[in-house]
Amino acid sequence: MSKLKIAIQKSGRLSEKSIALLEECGLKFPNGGGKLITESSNFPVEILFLRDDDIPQYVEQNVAHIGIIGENVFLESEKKITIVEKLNFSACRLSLAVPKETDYEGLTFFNNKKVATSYPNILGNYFRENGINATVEVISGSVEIAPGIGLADGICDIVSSGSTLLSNGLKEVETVLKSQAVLVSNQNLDEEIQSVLNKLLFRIRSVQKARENKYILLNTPNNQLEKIIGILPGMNSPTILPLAKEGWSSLHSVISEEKFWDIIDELKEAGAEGILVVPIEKMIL
Ligand SMILES: Nc1ncnc2c1ncn2[C@@H]1O[C@H](COP(=O)(O)OP(=O)(O)OP(=O)(O)O)[C@@H](O)[C@H]1O
Ligand SMILES: O=P(O)(O)OC[C@H]1O[C@H](OP(=O)(O)OP(=O)(O)O)[C@H](O)[C@@H]1O
Ligand SMILES: [Mg+2]
Repeated sequence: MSKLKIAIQKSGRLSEKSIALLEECGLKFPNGGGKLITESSNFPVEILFLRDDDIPQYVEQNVAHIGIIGENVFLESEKKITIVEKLNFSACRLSLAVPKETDYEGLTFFNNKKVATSYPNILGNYFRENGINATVEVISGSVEIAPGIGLADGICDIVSSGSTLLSNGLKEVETVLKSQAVLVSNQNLDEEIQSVLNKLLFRIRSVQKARENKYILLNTPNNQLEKIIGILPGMNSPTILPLAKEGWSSLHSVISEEKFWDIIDELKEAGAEGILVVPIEKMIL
């Protein structure tokens, strides 16, 4: 069987979570020891460990069939590759920032200014679409230092917690792009490789679904059953089992974790007891 070649970041913000995702999909592979290419012992894949910026190019050239990168790198690369799945990790944004004492009143501030970034394509397009005439100064890292050393009037870089901006005396003024990790694919995969990718995608979606949902168990007096079912959102047919305790039942269902935290107080008020929320390992739909 042909092997699907997957490129992931060698070391950096995406590495650990990319490896964790593949492992949660059941793929076993040696990891570590500085090897830059490895293969799985139980699934037809080869894993290539690369610099993230190089991944779009390799995927376009079919050297790797698929890869995991940030949407920011996908867009900046302008390569002919396709996002096949958003992966819900490494959320961040690409933002414009200026020295915190700047009197900033809107995007026109950047007219005739110099902005340092590692994302000249994304930023160039953004300025063009917004009719701003600024000079883009390309630097490959430590962008936040640029205004402080007189290299630029502002920067455009990745922001997550905002602490790097803060510790460099900058303030965020515009969001240019919201990003997360994505799975990208070559646009002309041969049939056999595409079918391995489909199998992997099925597993990735099962892992993602499981991460979003939790299995909930609770005990309720029978006279409150209907009310509790009404509180639990989107619950079609919960499992209801009688408890040894007269007049009580145990109710089991699957619920999105996010919604659970919104309704926990309501559930308790309605008489639910012994509430257990359990992680789901895989969810096959
Ligand atoms: N602070 C952050 N929080 C969340 N996600 C981030 C953060 N910084 C970067 N990312 C995301 O992770 C990706 C990789 O970031 P990282 O800083 O490891 O890249 P890099 O330094 O370019 O790595 P490489 O050495 O592989 O070129 C970014 O392209 C972005 O999508
Ligand atoms: O808003 P924050 O939470 O502070 O995160 C933002 C910082 O994180 C990234 O750099 P990273 O720490 O990955 O270092 P790098 O520049 O060496 O890639 C990014 O380039 C920013 O500098
Ligand atoms: Mg990089």
